[in-house]
Amino acid sequence: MSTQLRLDLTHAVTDTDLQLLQPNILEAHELLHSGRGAGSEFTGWLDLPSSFDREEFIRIQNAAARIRCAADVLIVIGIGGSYLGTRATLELLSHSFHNQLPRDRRPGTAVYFAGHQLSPTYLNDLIDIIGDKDVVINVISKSGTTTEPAIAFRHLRQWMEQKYGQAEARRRIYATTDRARGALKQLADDEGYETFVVPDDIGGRYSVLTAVGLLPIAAAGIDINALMAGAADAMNAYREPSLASNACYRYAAARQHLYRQGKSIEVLAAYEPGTQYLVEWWKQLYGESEGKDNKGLFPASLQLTTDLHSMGQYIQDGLRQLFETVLTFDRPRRDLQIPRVESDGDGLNFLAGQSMHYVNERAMAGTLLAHVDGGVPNIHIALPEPDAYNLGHLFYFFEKACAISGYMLGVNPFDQPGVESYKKNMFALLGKPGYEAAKAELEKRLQR
Ligand SMILES: O=P(O)(O)OC[C@H]1O[C@](O)(CO)[C@@H](O)[C@@H]1O
Repeated sequence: MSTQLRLDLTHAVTDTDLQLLQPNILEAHELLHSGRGAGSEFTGWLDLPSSFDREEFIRIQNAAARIRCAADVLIVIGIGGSYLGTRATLELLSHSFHNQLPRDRRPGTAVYFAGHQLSPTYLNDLIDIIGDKDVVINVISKSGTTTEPAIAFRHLRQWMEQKYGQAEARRRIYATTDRARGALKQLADDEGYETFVVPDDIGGRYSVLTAVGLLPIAAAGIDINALMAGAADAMNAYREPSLASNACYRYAAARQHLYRQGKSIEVLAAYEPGTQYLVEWWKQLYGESEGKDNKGLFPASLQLTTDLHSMGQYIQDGLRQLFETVLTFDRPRRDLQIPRVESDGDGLNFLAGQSMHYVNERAMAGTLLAHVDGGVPNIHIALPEPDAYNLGHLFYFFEKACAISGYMLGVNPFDQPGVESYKKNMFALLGKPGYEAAKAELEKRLQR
């Protein structure tokens, strides 16, 4: 298969303006590929599509096959990069109602998520849903100490042990975590869970193509060979630092150009509801990578045409601090023809016989131009169809563009020091030993 991602910058930046950024691109490329850039110890994702551990890949496929046999439901416990790539893939590539389909009409296990917030209501409701089902858990945490998944896992592990007994529960729990260190690795070794690795040199938000994403994605019945093949083709397609030939770098450069023009928000807009979590994955990738040192585009999103009826007014007419990146697919996973009706009360018979995809595409084209006319520059990324190969390609495209963008911005695209602040305050307010002074100080501020 060959690369068919198309990037259109007609409504974002002129060729002349883009070319002015070629020296910055060269510099960012050199930082990334030489390993001399900030955070270079976390660039294992760069050649992952060719260097990934084949033995573990086979173990993933075998475990996924066992999960598909043994379980009606797989619960993926994780937060941020430990769940968003999986959810993005399942929502884009699976039937919109995958979990509700009868077992013989879906290619893999139903998948539910936990540990991505602290809601007791959600966890209680999830336990209601899985009550009479056969369940397998994949707990995913690189650090092993993230509060949200750790609390969910405490509950669900207890639930599994009550339902199956300790020995069978152990066989039904898979842990994806650090190769050698951390609380989850320790627990998995003590309990004898089968473990998979989050490589040392890959941060959470770049980890979808490791066991973090691959195990649950394969368990849901999605072709992970195709996903990796798409990523490998992207890796080969985006090697050269020339803006003329490298669409991934052109995207990074266009974003940087718009940022320098004063834009502060990039809105990723897509016209298929299955992209909702792909966009969430993208938001973590760009938000955690670029939003630091008081810099960075704010990554926002729109689900269209849905949000045209809620956010459309602002995008068209509000403060002009944003630009839009539109993601489309030439063909939908499924299409439908518009029926003719006798009465034609809604006046839509002129569309009878047209495909719904055609209407969606025309809505996209019209919206794009309206937004451009309203002062919102537009970047358009198009892919042939939502399948595993194209998604693997897109994951890699966004990851590499993000790293290059971060270096162009002058930040370390691979750390996330800002995330610690909320954790410190939360632990202090919860009374974690060692946080006594901070607790008193914070409580005084809350009483004011
Ligand atoms: O896999 P872990 O260590 O639980 O981390 C989950 C997420 O938390 C963060 O470390 C910070 O929020 C993210 O970067 C990461 O994706």
